[in-house]
Amino acid sequence: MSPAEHRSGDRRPERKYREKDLDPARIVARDVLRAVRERDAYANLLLPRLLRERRITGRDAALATELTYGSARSLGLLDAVIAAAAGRPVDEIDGSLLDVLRLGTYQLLRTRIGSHAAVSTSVDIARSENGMGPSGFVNAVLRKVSQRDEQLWIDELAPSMMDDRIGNLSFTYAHPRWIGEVFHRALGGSTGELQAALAADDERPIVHLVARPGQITAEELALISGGDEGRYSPYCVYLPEGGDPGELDAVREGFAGVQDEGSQLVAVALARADVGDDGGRWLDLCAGPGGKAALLGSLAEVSGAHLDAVEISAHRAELIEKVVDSLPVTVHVADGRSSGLEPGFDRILVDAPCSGLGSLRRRPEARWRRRPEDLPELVTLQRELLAEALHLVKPGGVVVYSTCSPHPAETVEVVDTVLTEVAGVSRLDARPLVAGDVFDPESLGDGPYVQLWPHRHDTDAMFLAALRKD
Ligand SMILES: C[S@@+](CC[C@H](N)C(=O)[O-])C[C@H]1O[C@@H](n2cnc3c(N)ncnc32)[C@H](O)[C@@H]1O
Repeated sequence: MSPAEHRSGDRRPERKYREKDLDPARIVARDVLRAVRERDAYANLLLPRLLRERRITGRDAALATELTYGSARSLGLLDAVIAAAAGRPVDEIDGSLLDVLRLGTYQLLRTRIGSHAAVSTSVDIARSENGMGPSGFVNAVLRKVSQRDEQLWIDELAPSMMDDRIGNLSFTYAHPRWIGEVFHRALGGSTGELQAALAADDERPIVHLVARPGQITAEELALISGGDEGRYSPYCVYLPEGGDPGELDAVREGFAGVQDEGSQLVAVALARADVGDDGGRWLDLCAGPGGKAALLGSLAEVSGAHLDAVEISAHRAELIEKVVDSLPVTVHVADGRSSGLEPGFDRILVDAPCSGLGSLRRRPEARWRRRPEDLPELVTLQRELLAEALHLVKPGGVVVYSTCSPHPAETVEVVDTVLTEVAGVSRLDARPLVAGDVFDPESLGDGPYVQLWPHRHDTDAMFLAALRKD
């Protein structure tokens, strides 16, 4: 930085660097990263809203999306590199500069954007908000970052592969170590598969659509959207890369929705289970925001059944109401552990509140926000909800317990613990319920439970167990 720059800076941003003159894609990415840092915003909810409000479309929107989600997903890795380059811990760096440094470092290490553009656009943003001195700091740090590529930084900063394979892989694929450990355990201790799981989790997933049964077929939806029919769920369509579901009439009019294929399979498995004489009383005990309730509601309509959808949060219950409009579904704002509903349900879904470690691909910053300390409270709630479902189901009826998490404490251990406490319940083999006659159930592991994985099935890591009351 030249002395002249020093003198003219710090008082107020120069006209040349006013924010309105800066790249809108990078500014919106910076704003989302700031909201994530300052007020725990969800990047995948905030970014689409800001893109709409600021009328950012096309290539700018694609760049903003890549930079925002990519940076949010790799925060821990970026911060380790920034701290090394700055020679101080990131919590000693001003938050507004840290957002810009994260954005710049992401571009340098994980995109093909040239280093000059990555550094100069970051410096311009810092200068417009913070003035010359701080922008000089951003310049110095990013220049240091740019002296190595991602692999060289990993070689320098990651725990060694010899001493700590899980730590090394977690760092390399931008996951907190404790999540690497959880995945390793859930994968039966295979480090090779852990690498594949973490790598798949570090990619941006394509959008999955659900064609609501009775309203549109997957074949029709694939035709309209230009997508491909799903491999596993008869209702799934894979939207082509870059496709915007909000632009599809079928989605706007409610014939179709956005839903990961793994989530669809959970609802489908419940509807496929043999419950003897189906009296048509179906229950979704943790229904908000209503993705599975909408699919179950459509399936209930097709088979002349009715779905009760229970949700503890009034706001999330409103979201269910919006997606089950005109379906045979009644929404109840209640605690699923004491809903007051009459027992005797034929089919019950317990899609339990969980850590969400199975959908980290779709929630970019979530892996850095979750803490292992969150688990015990969730596990207690999961056990109580499952026990209540087993009370509410009729003899011969089926409960499907699912989580969007592969964490053994939330999956196998919850089911196994509850079954030591509740007598007269059998485990069903969930694999044929998930596979139907669409694909080979053997591809779903050894049973009786099903654990889906992004690296194996290209779905979120949904777990499900199917239980029948004797
Ligand atoms: C994993 S989400 C369910 C997702 C939903 N099945 C879907 O597909 O859209 C769990 C839901 O359970 C709700 N919940 C948490 N505690 C609950 C309780 N005690 N009773 C009922 N719902 C609860 C949460 O508010 C959240 O909306």
